[in-house]
Amino acid sequence: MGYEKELFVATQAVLKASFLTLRIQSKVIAHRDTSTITKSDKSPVTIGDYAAQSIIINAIKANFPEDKIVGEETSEGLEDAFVSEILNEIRENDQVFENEYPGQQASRVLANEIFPLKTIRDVRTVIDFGDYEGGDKGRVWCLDPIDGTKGFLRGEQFAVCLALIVDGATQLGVIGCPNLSLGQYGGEDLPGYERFGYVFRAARGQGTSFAPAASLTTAAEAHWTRIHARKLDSTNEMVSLEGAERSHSSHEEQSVIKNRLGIRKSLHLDSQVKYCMLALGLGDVYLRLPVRMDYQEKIWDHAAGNVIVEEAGGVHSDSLDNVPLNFGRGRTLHTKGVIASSGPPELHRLILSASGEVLRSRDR
Ligand SMILES: Nc1ncnc2c1ncn2[C@@H]1O[C@H](COP(=O)(O)O)[C@@H](OP(=O)(O)O)[C@H]1O
Ligand SMILES: [Mg+2]
Ligand SMILES: [Mg+2]
Ligand SMILES: [Mg+2]
Repeated sequence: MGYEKELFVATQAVLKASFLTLRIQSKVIAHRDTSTITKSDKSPVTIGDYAAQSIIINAIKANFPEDKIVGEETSEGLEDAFVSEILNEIRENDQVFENEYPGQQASRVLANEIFPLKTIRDVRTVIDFGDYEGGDKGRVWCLDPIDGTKGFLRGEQFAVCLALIVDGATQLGVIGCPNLSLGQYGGEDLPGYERFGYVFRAARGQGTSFAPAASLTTAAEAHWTRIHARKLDSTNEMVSLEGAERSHSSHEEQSVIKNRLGIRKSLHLDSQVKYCMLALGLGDVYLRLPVRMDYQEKIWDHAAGNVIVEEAGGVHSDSLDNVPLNFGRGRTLHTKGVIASSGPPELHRLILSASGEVLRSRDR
């Protein structure tokens, strides 16, 4: 084994952030809430993203003060009034969580005297611990506090994603999927998932597992179920997994690839929930072809999914050259697009030869 403490802290932090984000999602849907900001790249960010980033980074710093963190969000440009709202959400969540799950384990590992989360200043400091530039040296946590923010705002799928990268290679991945039900996608749900979905996790050499989030508030180790990607003999039995947003991947070209491979069934889902579906065997190939060749994928959009897919027996690469993703080159991947599949490597190669050809024909 190994990384027991890291897995425990990461799981409890993701769990609490999952609880918070699902509560905020229901508020957003009910009131069409206005606490959404448009960032300079035109993408949305909500109070939920900042609150989740605060909770998770605080937990990391309270337990592993020397570790570096690459987090998606920054407090730059936020007004004090907004940061105060973030703090209120965190406090309210603490109370509701404690009321619903008295004596749960999470709170004890999420903060300490050196890293409290009590003032506006604490919140800013903690959010901005996520500003590390990344690289291939040492221990770097990689955090996407709400992945699939657009799905989150539509009331659909989103994920809370945390990975540990050591010397440039992903070692741990934990993904909270607070709004996920498997029945909706041809799977069978585990008892107790209704409260706030599932948590998936993987560590190198230890496989991939999942558990209903609510079960982890009591006995952290008791409820994990091992999962595996499907083993198929040909691509035409595969179910494709694609994003819901047409601006994030090239749906038209993905359709061309699916036709070539004989794939007839597709699921469109926001966020790294796609990696979890692949690990569960409810989908077999995640296609993410770049809309524009100059787009650099962010490491926090794929790091946790990388371990979860590979430890479930799947294969993960770029979409152009079939090379492994390199998480040690800064805050972005330097390759083009992403494809994950249930494997084996021969079928992955077949998928990649189709996608490589489609992408290369763009320039002609
Ligand atoms: N032009 C683009 N191409 C690819 N990915 C993009 C993109 N613009 C934004 N994204 C990323 O797509 C992620 C969501 O992926 P998906 O479409 O699979 O749900 C976003 O994560 P956030 O929601 O965390 O910002 C964002 O980082
Ligand atoms: Mg974003
Ligand atoms: Mg993201
Ligand atoms: Mg995000």
